Amino acid sequence: MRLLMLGLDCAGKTTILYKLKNGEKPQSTVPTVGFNVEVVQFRKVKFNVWDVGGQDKIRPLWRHYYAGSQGLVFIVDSSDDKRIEEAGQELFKVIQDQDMANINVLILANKQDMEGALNVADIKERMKLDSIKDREWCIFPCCAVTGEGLEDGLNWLDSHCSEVKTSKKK
Ligand SMILES: Nc1nc2c(ncn2[C@@H]2O[C@H](COP(=O)(O)OP(=O)(O)OP(=O)(O)O)[C@@H](O)[C@H]2O)c(=O)[nH]1
Ligand SMILES: [Mg+2]
Repeated sequence: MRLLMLGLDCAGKTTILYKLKNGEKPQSTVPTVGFNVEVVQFRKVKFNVWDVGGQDKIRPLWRHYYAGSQGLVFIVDSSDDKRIEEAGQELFKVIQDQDMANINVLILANKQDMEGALNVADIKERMKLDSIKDREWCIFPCCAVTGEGLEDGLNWLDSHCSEVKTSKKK
């Protein structure tokens, strides 16, 4: 199953990818210029996870990765109070694209270990997630450093994204 992982720069996408892949937090990550792709085995499912750099200058490249994606994982830095609305706007731009119609979205409220991290209810409200009515979506709190919450997210993707694959019209 092909998953596309997006989010603002520094949200923790690459950290999450390698935590899922190796069970370890990478020693350090550099901002991604371009993308990383890894196969992540979760129970009986193989997820092909595409992690694309989120710096504003390279966000226009995101759309090149839309076609063929079966699920979207949108990572939010819960401690980045100032940019939570910007994260919401970017998410809406992505899901309004024709190529992402009907693609279900998992939002991960990452960096829950940070002091002052926003909780899921606050993020839901500030990103206006309740206005997403044309697809299934879900938000989970997580922490890429400990891995907490990541499994819940994969579980949700497993049960909500394969259906899209079979019912999606070309
Ligand atoms: N405390 C804490 N730090 C985190 C967490 N997840 C990621 N980080 C840190 O946040 C920084 C950015 O993480 P990256 O994974 O490189 O972020 P990214 O979303 O891939 O960023 P771009 O590649 O620029 O789009 C790194 O210093 C990570 O160690 C977390 O859950 N908690
Ligand atoms: Mg990255």
